Amino acid sequence: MAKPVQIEVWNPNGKYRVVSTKPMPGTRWINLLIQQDCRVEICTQNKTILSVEDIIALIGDNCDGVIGQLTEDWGDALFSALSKAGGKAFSNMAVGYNNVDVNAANRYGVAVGNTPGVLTETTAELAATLSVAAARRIVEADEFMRGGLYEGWLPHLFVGNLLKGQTVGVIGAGRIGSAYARMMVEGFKMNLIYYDLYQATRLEKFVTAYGQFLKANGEQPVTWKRASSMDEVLREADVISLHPVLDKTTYHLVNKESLAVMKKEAILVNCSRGPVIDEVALVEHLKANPMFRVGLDVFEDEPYMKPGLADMKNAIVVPHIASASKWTREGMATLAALNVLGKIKGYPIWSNPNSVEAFLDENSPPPAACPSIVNAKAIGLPVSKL
Ligand SMILES: NC(=O)C1=CN([C@@H]2O[C@H](COP(=O)(O)OP(=O)(O)OC[C@H]3O[C@@H](n4cnc5c(N)ncnc54)[C@H](O)[C@@H]3O)[C@@H](O)[C@H]2O)C=CC1
Ligand SMILES: O=C(O)C(=O)CO
Repeated sequence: MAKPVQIEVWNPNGKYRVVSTKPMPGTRWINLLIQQDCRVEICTQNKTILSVEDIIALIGDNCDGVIGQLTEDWGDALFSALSKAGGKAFSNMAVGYNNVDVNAANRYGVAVGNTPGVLTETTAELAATLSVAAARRIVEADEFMRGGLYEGWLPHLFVGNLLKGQTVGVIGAGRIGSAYARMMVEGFKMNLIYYDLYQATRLEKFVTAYGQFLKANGEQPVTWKRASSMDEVLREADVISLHPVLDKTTYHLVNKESLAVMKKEAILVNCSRGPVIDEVALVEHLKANPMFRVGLDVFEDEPYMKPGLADMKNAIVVPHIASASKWTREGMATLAALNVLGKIKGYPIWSNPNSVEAFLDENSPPPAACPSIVNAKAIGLPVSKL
């Protein structure tokens, strides 16, 4: 028998019971659910990662939909419990859904939502921040100051890398990878090399146009290249940022062999998912190559780091905060709630999940559609004509 879990209840007489496994930022998401006759139950248990058992207890016997988190293991056990409770809607409050077994959801006819678009720029900004912080050794220098070690300006003190004119490499040039590439190209006048399964046409056009602009103004133009393999990016780039989805094809994409291909003074940034890098191999590489630097937002076994990583001066580590801006986190909560609400109300699916602005406008009611359901086709949900 699962233990009871602490909850906070909004609109107790609402017709539809929607559970959120965590308190989420903002109130718009709660208000939108209440306005549409939902009773909202928010888990307030003081436990960062809920177990499958905790979530089964939250779902109970009667539940229309759940908003969950990327730390939770949404597989057969949870979709079966949700389906038994009458639920047909689940949404991650995240764009990545590698924690969700979508095939299991399909078996139970449960819609699986995610939150694309609203976190693109915020996440890219953190990747850019880590890139610059690693290039200019910001964390080491900050520790040095606070440690009372600064005795005056010196020619060799914390010398780092100049980004201008160097090459930025992007692995996975989707929404976030492309936004990051634009920031690095436009902000620091870096040349771009990228690897993706698909051509990033808009990104290529942007770099071409910016290169022409620079040339017309008497400056060195920036260039772009679509690599035919990931290794080509690793060999040529000075700063490499990882932005693919995590799946079987990207697990340990960066490993001992691929690290060996990279320049000795390269910078590697990961704001995608931890297991994209073989973290044990990375620690060994950092030890053997003190001029190689990394900026990591995600880790292979979150919340843990592999032994030795925390001791490395050439590593900057932050706790999975890439999407953590107020506007973005409130928007993620809104999109996740609207995914669940939309399925409960029988709304169709928004036709372009890359363009979700209409759902985020605080001054007008959201469209009668689910913003982003990843298994819409598999479970036969119609597409909105709005
Ligand atoms: N650290 C954080 O807080 C955050 C992490 N993320 C992660 O970033 C990922 C990407 O998000 P978006 O850009 O919105 O997704 P997206 O779907 O727009 O982009 C992913 C790109 O990866 C490419 N890709 C897939 N397999 C590949 C492979 N084997 N090699 C090279 N490229 C490959 C795809 O073709 C696609 O262009 C999410 O799935 C999530 O895991 C997203 C937001 C915040
Ligand atoms: O959205 C995601 O995939 C995250 O990792 C958190 O923003």
